[in-house]
Amino acid sequence: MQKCIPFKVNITKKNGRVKKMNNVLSLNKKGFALMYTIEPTLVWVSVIQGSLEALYPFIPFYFTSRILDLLLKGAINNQLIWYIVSALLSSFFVTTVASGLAHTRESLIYRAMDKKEMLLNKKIIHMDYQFVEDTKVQEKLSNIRMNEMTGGIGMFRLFNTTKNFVKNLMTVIIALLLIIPLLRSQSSSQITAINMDSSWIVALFFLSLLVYITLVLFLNKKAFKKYDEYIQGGVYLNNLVGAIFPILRNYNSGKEIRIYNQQSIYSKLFDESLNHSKKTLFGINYVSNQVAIVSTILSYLILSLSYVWVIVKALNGAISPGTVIQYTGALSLLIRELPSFLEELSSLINNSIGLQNLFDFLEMKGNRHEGTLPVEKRLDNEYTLEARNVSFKYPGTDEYVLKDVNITLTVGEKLAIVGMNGSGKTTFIKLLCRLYDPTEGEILLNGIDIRKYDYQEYLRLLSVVFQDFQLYAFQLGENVSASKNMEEERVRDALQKSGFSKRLEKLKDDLNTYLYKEYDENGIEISGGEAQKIAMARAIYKQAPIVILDEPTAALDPLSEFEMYTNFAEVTGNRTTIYISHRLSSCRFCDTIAVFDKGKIIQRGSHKELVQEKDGKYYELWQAQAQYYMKDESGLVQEVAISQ
Ligand SMILES: Nc1ncnc2c1ncn2[C@@H]1O[C@H](COP(=O)(O)OP(=O)(O)OP(=O)(O)O)[C@@H](O)[C@H]1O
Repeated sequence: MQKCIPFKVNITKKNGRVKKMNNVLSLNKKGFALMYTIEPTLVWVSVIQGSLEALYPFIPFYFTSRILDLLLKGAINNQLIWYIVSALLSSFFVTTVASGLAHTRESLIYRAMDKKEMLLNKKIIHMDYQFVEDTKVQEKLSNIRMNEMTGGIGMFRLFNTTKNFVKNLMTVIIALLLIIPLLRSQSSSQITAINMDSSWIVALFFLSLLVYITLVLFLNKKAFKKYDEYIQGGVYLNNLVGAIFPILRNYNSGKEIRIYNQQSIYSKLFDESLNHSKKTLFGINYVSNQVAIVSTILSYLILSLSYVWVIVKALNGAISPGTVIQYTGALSLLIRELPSFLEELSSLINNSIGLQNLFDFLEMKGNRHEGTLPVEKRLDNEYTLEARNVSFKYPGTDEYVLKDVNITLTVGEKLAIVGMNGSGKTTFIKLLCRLYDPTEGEILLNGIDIRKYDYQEYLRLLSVVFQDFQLYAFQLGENVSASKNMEEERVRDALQKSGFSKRLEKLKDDLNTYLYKEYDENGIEISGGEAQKIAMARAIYKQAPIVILDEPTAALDPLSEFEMYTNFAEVTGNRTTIYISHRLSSCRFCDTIAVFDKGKIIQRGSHKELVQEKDGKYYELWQAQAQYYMKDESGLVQEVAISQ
């Protein structure tokens, strides 16, 4: 029984190795296919340039050996002239074309890198939002970038090394083809005790090559393992520094960095990062040098023995004096290029780690795009939204952020959501937008689970202003229309409704004014409240039948806020509206108010009804704020100054 154990282990190990090799092959195949899709010309140029560069050093050996043999025979004839002309012309042709292709290849690599970067960016834009928020996904992306930047691993390596791989492979093939006659040649005499034609000598030659190949591959693998350890060690640091750099460059954060004297935190982090990369580069150089030294010593040893073999064969009369040049040339090229070939081969094998990361990322599948049902286009905007027994936990967490939420929004209804910080209000909005799907329960649009609808069509129903909305360094009109082709009148109308028209009048470039200064030095800086008005205008411009506003007045001054409430009915019209606010006085004009508490809806009703429930949460919240409000003559509730 005991004897069987090592046998079993071996089988598993062997299977594991075979599987790993298959994986390496399939990843490289996928990598080359992607390279061909991204930039097919680069593949062809690499193959042609590599083949020509391989051919180039053989031309003089091949022709010189023939020319020398003819000269030794005293044959000054047409064939001799033909060899000389061919040697010169072919060298000229190969060098010219290869160096021309070298420039083309360089620019093609830049283009391919740009296209690959676009591919990653497109993936980020289109992937499920939950992946964008997932730190593991961010780490994968950072890994891809770090691999490329530090060690040129991933597609970058394929783009760069394909030419060299082809060159080295072709060199080995041509060299082997050129030494075949040497292996088959027979001596007419024997000047040494050893028979130089014996198949043992040939076997010994190939055996030493095999040992050499195995050793170099093994050392390369070891070197790569070390290299990977260094990379993995740096991923966390790279993520941190990657997240911090944009903050440092952003002049807005410059204020806090100075006020709170945060420079020392960043300096420490930069020192750590520099130390790590110094250690990484030193470690990588150290192992690479070890490989280079061992393979050089071995290659010169084999080469010296090969020279002895060829010379003795020539002295034995097995080969002509001229072909000594061909054989020694071919052998020295074979042995000189073998380590490079093996290094390229190992680098392709090791590159599979980079490719694995890349394809894991590119092939990440979400479920957002599975729905195919078209959303019914209704001019009357008869869309009813219903959350039925909705519970939700963020991926990778154990705690329910929402629990058994049940609510129906009828057509044209204005729903306000209120509740303490962290009670799940924004999360509920994220579910309505399908940025996440409920862990349990379902959200229905006109009675059908929203997951069944075509996602893009479903999104067309929603206009959302998030609490942490973003504006971009594009033109004002582009920001509002979220497009390069804006409808000017609609943009103006939306800006007027959101309260931005007075500021617009002062803008020199009108709707073409750039926000911020990243793209245009004449770009304008906008205040928090102005930004909120533009974000609001973007939601109005979309004219979607369902409007969701998460704290839309948080940054507005009292007058702008008042203006916004006055325009609220006009802005939202007969659209179904969800409105989140901490300012309860602003929720009174909504038909229904839902009170969220620890992920549950604990109260629901109109403002009038809820303030009657004296032991309810809404009453408690209202009381806490009521001291800041009073009714004016018209009965409207207004904010008042607090007197000490
Ligand atoms: N991406 C996330 N991953 C894990 N937990 C999250 C994530 N986003 C939010 N949470 C947690 O979910 C809970 C609810 O957050 P949510 O933003 O929905 O609250 P909220 O009611 O909108 O709060 P506020 O009034 O402060 O805006 C919080 O405890 C928050 O920490």
